[in-house]
Amino acid sequence: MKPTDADEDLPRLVQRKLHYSIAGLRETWKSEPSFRQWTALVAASDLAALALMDGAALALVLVLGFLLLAAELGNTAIEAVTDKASPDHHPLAAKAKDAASAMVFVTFVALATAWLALLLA
Ligand SMILES: Nc1ncnc2c1ncn2[C@@H]1O[C@H](COP(=O)(O)OP(=O)(O)OP(=O)(O)O)[C@@H](O)[C@H]1O
Repeated sequence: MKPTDADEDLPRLVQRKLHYSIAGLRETWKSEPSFRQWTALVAASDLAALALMDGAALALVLVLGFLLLAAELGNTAIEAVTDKASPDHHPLAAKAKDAASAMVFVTFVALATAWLALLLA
């Protein structure tokens, strides 16, 4: 029988969850060009922020970069489930995928807004 979270001690539970998360990162990196592109953009943003900023401004840019990548991972998950549930064209599938795409866009706008505000300040 598959162990439940409650059956496991904390270090083992963390290790198992970490294993799934790393598998998700590796698979998304391999299969999704857009994840690789966003990662390159976030890496450039992080390097520029490390060179130009410190303190709260630096933290804001780094955190928004992580959020952008998290949104792209969520977008990938929603696309995969949608393709499995609705291989044929359907308005609800379009709604799910368009909203997931908008989630990534909104986090990108947040990062761009932070950069703009910090550069103009
Ligand atoms: N099964 C479907 N039913 C209806 N519309 C769909 C369906 N699959 C995709 N679409 C439409 O096509 C758009 C692009 O979907 P697709 O799965 O090609 O994403 P993508 O362009 O590969 O995204 P990403 O670059 O983030 O991986 C969706 O946002 C949606 O509007």
